[in-house]
Amino acid sequence: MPSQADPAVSLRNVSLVFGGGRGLLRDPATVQALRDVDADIPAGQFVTIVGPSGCGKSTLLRLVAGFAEPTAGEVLAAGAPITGPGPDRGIVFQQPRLFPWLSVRRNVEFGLRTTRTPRARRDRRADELLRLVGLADAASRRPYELSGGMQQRAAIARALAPDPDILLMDEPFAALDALTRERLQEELRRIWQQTGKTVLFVTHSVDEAVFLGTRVIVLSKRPGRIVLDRASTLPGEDDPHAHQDFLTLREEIAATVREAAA
Ligand SMILES: Nc1ncnc2c1ncn2[C@@H]1O[C@H](COP(=O)(O)OP(=O)(O)OP(=O)(O)O)[C@@H](O)[C@H]1O
Repeated sequence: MPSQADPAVSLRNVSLVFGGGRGLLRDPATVQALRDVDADIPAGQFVTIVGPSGCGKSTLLRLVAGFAEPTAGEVLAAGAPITGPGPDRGIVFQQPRLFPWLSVRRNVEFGLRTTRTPRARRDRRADELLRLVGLADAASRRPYELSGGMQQRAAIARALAPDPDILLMDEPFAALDALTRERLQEELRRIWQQTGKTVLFVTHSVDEAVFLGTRVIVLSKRPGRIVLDRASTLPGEDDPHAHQDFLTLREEIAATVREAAA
């Protein structure tokens, strides 16, 4: 039975082998994506996950999303085994994946249509979230009328619509230009502070991982396992980028990722 004391997410000795099969059906072309990943993530943490390309970062998020099952070990949300996707977990991908024929408001409230929420309440919720992500003026526009950064804001609002406890983000800012990316990083930090969600955020950027995370996890090259799991408590300044603690931590994480990739 889940309780308040349970971590938002528990990864218990999680391993995943693609194309495993059993006995005579065993596929020779197996890929071990993850090995013995073990971590508890308390509610409200902002965890960033970095590591070499192909080390299993997206696979780890897919397990928590409920899109895949571990070959060994357990993945739990609030103490209960994850058996599939659920409204307690919202997802933001690298591409916004908005429905082009729907307005921004309709895209955001789409996730609530399967619930029994009345239309007026769904609209109110969508507008509230569009305000939160700074898109109040774009509610009636179509996705193709928005910049890439605005589309990604809409995708964040859509993921938040069912009020999930956990937000899973797979390189959500990787396709954006540098200035938009910085702006959205700051906005995401503010949104996280305002909503108190548990966030798991995959990125290739060490800078982004250290700036956003209250905890940074580094995975080794494939099969991914945790080689560093570090609190990232930066001074509560508006821009910690120039602060010595930020620079020291960024260098430590970058060195670990370089070693992990070797
Ligand atoms: N459905 C699948 N079937 C077989 N192999 C897969 C599948 N999904 C992922 N893989 C393999 O598992 C490994 C981990 O992939 P994953 O996408 O999780 O890595 P990643 O760290 O997110 O990569 P990147 O940083 O390049 O996005 C890779 O070798 C990939 O080719």
